[in-house]
Amino acid sequence: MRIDVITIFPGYLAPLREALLGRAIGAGLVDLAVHDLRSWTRDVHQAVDDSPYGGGPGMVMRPQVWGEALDAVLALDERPARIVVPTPAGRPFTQATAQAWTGEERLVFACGRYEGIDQRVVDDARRRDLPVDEVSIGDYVLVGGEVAVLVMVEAVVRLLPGVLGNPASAQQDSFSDGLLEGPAYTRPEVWRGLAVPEVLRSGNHAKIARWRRDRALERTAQRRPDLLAALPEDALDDADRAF
Ligand SMILES: Nc1cc(-c2ccc3ccn(Cc4ccccn4)c3c2)[nH]n1
Repeated sequence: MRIDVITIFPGYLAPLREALLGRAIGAGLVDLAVHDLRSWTRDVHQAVDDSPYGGGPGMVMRPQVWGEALDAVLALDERPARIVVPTPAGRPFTQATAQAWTGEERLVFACGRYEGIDQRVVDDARRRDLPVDEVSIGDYVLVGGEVAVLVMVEAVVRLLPGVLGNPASAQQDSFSDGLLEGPAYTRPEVWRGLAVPEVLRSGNHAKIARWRRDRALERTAQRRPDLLAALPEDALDDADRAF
């Protein structure tokens, strides 16, 4: 997978080259290119923003610069790309989104700042039949799209084959079965007077699996009843319902 990020703060994306993601890049599982939007400005001030039509606070990012930047970046590689625009007004980015994007050959992220990017940039891309997703990573407002891109790239890349040492952990993610993950424990057996639940040391794998499922159901009911309500009819078996 090739990933391009266009931003006025390229340094914000440096963490993508660290640790697990850095190793995925080093292993050739992902190609990452970060582009400074100001490379496509033509004025001496390298202006990327202007006042909003209709008035209101803040500034809006100019369409001309973004149009030229996206055209140029898309032209760098012939692989078909999905354009992703982080915005507080976007459709929710979920684990399902991350899973779906693992099938893309290329993702091009457009990081806005100020109050966002002139809507015509997205409209123009869509009318040229380019796939464009306007997505939100949560119901809070950031200062720009870069942090959202860090989140989304990590969520997607970790699902790519060969990235995680143990692929099973991606399969057993929270959300992958629609439930939150339950509590996890490791040595020592007792820490500050707190013991690891007995069942986890029993070696009885059926009992352990049941206990873990019950803790996941319990935690999901307590913290995310919306996820429980959204489960498909056949997702819970009789033992689950008894819980
Ligand atoms: N889930 C999300 C995504 C964002 C996000 C993404 C991109 C941009 C570009 C600019 N801003 C600031 C801003 C502030 C006020 C209204 C609009 N945008 C962004 C915020 N915040 N929360």
